[in-house]
Amino acid sequence: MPSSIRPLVAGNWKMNGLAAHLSELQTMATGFEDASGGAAEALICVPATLIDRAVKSVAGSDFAIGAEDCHVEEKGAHTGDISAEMIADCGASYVIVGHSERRTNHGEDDATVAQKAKAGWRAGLTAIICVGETEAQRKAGETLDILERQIAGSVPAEANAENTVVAYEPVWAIGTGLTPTVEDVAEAHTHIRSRLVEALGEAGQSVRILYGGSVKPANAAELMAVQNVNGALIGGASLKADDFLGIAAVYSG
Ligand SMILES: O=C[C@H](O)COP(=O)(O)O
Repeated sequence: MPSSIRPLVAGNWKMNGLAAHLSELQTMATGFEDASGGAAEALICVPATLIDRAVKSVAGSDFAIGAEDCHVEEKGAHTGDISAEMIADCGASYVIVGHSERRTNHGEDDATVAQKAKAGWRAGLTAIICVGETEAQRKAGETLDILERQIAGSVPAEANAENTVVAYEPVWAIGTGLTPTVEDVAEAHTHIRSRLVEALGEAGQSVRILYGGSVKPANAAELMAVQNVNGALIGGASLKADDFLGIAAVYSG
């Protein structure tokens, strides 16, 4: 991992958050630079209903706002869906694609995820492409094969450090309080790094690879210290400013 990679501390609010929750976001935006010692970038991905107001809430700070999904098309007869252009129009700069909850609950496959990443790029967004094995796949010893297949199918060939972030999220670690060992995280991230370099050439060296799955202030230091872990994708702990800033503090030195 080139040491020049700037870590990204990213939150994913999932289907949580009403307008009243924006005060928490403002606290995060105000406190992030101090908490991280200026050594990391910050992002919160919010439900579509909050994107516009979240962008306004953090105006004047370096705090980025993202969406949690997008449709592959720019516009059209897709009731209830939201295009990447609509997300960008609200002032967001990132979009998560291929989160395991989308893959499972909405049947999204690798090809769809790759199309969504390209849709995000089309609108000028950075795509956070999620990959990760299920508990059954891990128990069957298939983790590295699954990651290889997901990287090959979900990360388009034009990906680079500016337009793409990859997030490794073991499905069984999401929202469970369970985390892989640091050795397992190192093995998965090293594998993802080598697959990215194989697929993208030199560009694959500097694409950020986030770890996600039950990241909390108490375990963030050891997880974020693992080689090829370039930040975190945080679910539950991104809903509270104290927790989010507590995780950011691992970068303060
Ligand atoms: O996108 C975030 C992840 O699914 C992790 O969620 P969690 O931190 O609640 O386990």
